[in-house]
This record gives sequence, C-alpha cells and structure tokens, in this order.
Amino acid sequence: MMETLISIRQLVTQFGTQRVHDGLNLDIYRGEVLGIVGGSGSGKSVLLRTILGLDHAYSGEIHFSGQALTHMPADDFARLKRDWGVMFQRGALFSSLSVGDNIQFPLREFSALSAEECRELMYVRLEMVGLERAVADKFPAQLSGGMVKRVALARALVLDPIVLFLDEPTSGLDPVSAEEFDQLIGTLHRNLKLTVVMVTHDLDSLFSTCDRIAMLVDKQVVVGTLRQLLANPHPQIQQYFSGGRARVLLRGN
Ligand SMILES: Nc1ncnc2c1ncn2[C@@H]1O[C@H](COP(=O)(O)OP(=O)(O)OP(=O)(O)O)[C@@H](O)[C@H]1O
Repeated sequence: MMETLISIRQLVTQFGTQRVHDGLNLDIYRGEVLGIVGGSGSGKSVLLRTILGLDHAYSGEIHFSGQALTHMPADDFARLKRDWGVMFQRGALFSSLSVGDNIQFPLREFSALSAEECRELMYVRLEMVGLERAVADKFPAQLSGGMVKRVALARALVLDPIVLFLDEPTSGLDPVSAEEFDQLIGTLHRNLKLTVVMVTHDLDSLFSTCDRIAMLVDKQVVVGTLRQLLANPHPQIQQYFSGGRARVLLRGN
C-alpha cells in the first residue's frame, strides 16, 4: 500500500475568467518519482506553484503528510517547507554569490549551524551532485548549463528535503548532459529515498526516471505509468505521445 505524501482534492485555479484547473485530484506517493506533463499552457507550472504556496488563489484541499496546507498559518507553512527542495527552470542562482555561497544560502538562513559546518555540508552536497570541490569558488557565469543545474540541485538538497520539486530540470541541456542529469536524479532518489515531483517535457526523463506520470488533460490530471498512458485512448494523451518516441522507448525496453 503506497503512502500518500501530498494529496490534492478538487483543486480549482483561475485567472480572471480563465480556469486552469477544474476539480483536479492527485495523490503523490511517498518515495515515488512523479512526472507532470501536458501541452503548453495546460497548467503544469501553476499546479507546481499552487502546491508550493506561491499561487494562493485556489479552492480545494491540499494536504502534505496529512496536514492541510490551505489556511495554514504562514509561519507553520514556512517551517514545513524547509522539508521541501525546489529547483526552478531558470536555475535562479544568485549571480553575485560564489557556487559555495549559493549552496550554503538556505543553511545560513534556516539552520543554526556554524560557518564551518555550513561549508562542510556544502562540500558534501557538491560531491553528491558530481561536482569537484574547486567548483565552490567559481561564480555562476563561469559554469556550463549542466553545472548550473547541478549547483541548483545541490542547493535544493542542502536542507535534507524529503521531497524535491523540479521544474523542467533538463531543459536547455544537450542530450548527453540531460541523460546524466536524469541518472543523477535517479541515484539521489534511490540513495536519499526522496520523493521527486518534476515538470518535464523530456520523454527520456519520463521514461528513465519517473515511476508515474500525471498528465494535464481537460483541466484535470490523468495519472499512470507511461505504459498506462500510452494505452489510454483519450485523444489529447494519444496526441501528446504521437511522435512515436515514447513507443520506440518502450519497445527498446
Ligand atoms: N500569473 C498569471 N496570470 C494570468 N494567467 C496566468 C498566470 N500564470 C499562468 N497563467 C495562465 O495559466 C495557464 C497555465 O499556465 P502554466 O504556466 O501553468 O502552463 P504550463 O503547462 O506550465 O505551460 P508551459 O509548458 O508552456 O510552461 C496559461 O494559460 C497561462 O497563460
């Protein structure tokens, strides 16, 4: 029996008269890697932002580990969110801070660790994401795209989260770097027993890394394994995977 970590019930989000989600239900299980997919503008980012408490204008219920997030006092929510690691698409590293200071930033803000302990933890996280110690002294502008993603990931992991939210983690990477990044996510997921929720357009990621896929269709989600989604006759789902790439990937396995 899977344990539900995040439960979303009857979610409705709306901008003006435009409804983005309409009665959306989704359970995210502890320990799984869930991919969120869907066409452009289907509401993937808004869903992620709503779970993260960045978009407030919604109705419905969101629970995390059994606690209702809706109407949770801001202080309590802030404390709870320290168990969440977040990596947004536009890496969002501070350009004026070194890599080491970027990674230590959440520690300095939220932990009572000494400067020495923060630095040690930072080096541990650097190693975890496959970067050498010397990278700590570089600045974001001196890094490749793949390295920026790894640094952003190290920072997202620095407070030992139990769930990691990734928004298009492999976008902008060449196929080799993207595959390496997928492998890294898979390794971290296994080693740290992380729950991972990622918005992605990358079929290779979906196939290699995700246990289940939640696809936004008709302002709600259809959830299943890639195989189950491929077998779903809904025209929008069929169209999304119609490039044949998914079938090629499945056949090769
Ligand atoms: N702050 C906002 N104000 C008004 N409309 C918004 C806002 N944020 C998102 N929307 C609208 O909500 C819809 C869903 O947007 P969202 O960014 O979630 O799509 P998406 O599935 O992430 O798309 P993409 O794959 O292109 O990033 C879009 O029609 C978008 O224009």
